[in-house]
Amino acid sequence: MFKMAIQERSQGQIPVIDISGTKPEAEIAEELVQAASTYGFLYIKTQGKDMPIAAIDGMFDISKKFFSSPEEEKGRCKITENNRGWSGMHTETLDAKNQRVGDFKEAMNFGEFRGGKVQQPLTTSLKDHEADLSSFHNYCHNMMLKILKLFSIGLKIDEKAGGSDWIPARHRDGPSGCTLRLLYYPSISPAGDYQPLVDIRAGAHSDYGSITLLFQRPGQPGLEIIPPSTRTTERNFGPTAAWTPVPVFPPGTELDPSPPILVNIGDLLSHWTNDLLKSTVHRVVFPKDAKAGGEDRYSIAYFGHPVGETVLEPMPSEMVKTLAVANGSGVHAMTADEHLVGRLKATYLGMYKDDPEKIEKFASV
Ligand SMILES: O=C(O)CCC(=O)C(=O)O
Ligand SMILES: [Fe+2]
Repeated sequence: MFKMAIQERSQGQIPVIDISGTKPEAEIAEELVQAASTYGFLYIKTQGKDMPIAAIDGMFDISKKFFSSPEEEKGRCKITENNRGWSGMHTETLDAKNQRVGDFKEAMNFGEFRGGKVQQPLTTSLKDHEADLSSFHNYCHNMMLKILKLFSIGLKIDEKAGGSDWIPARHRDGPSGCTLRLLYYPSISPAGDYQPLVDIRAGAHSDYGSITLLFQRPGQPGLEIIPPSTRTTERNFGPTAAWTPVPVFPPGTELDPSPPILVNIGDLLSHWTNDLLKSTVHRVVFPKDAKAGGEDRYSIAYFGHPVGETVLEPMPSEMVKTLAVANGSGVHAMTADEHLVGRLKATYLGMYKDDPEKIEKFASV
């Protein structure tokens, strides 16, 4: 009885996987595929090896400084049709079907860096930190490649076709939709416009790309997922879905110096693997009984995408091919850019409703 309770609990927990090299690669790769095909989410522990903790902390300091600057200043780098820049409160609507108002958040998206230089307008405060932003972008990009290598190993991609480099090779060298995003979810101010029955910090959605890395802060929870095992065919993302909180420090990591990094699978990689790896629906909510004076939440996401021109041809993996036969479909040949544009259109529909043609330009540039 006691044993069963433990087993049930551990079945419901998103696994924490150490990729710092303490175990053989093949074993870690298998754990990653197992977690991604069961939950679509996993925590990564790197013991500060792949990314210094100071770099993460520094990024959150830059984020705080940026979001606290005057609206007028942030407005100088407002988001444009290339998906780069600042979006203010209620601008983005991640769950357009169910939300009456846009997300209760602000965000700042950074696209490509060339030679350490960002290819978009920045505020003066961000310009001062361009080198830090660029190096953080690099850390994230390299961590993404490392994880994608492990997925290639775990999916047993044919050695003759490229083996462990098959997925990373399609994410290297070339313009892509890869985006570093700072997120700020304000606490509720007494004078603010918070409406408990309509407001949500980030509406239910799945991510669009290959994998997302997500950095959270101690004491600032709010992320929830619908575990794929509870997914219904009618895709119920509403309040009655099996929403499950994703803690900042999962059990066993409470004493770690920094929260583990969350990794989740996006729609593109799920599609590319015939739904073997799950793209899990998630959202960000206010803490229960939220009232004025609660905690702000800051998070940082790195959305990994393949190079835009990559054709999403079937993956040379028996594990993936078997599923194509099983569900009779298989991946459709489209490019990574075509896939991304379709998804961005839906999210920013409100913003560009007066100029639908602009949405066509949403893509990696
Ligand atoms: O802030 C978070 O925890 C999640 C953000 C997110 O899901 C997104 O921006 O896609
Ligand atoms: Fe997301």
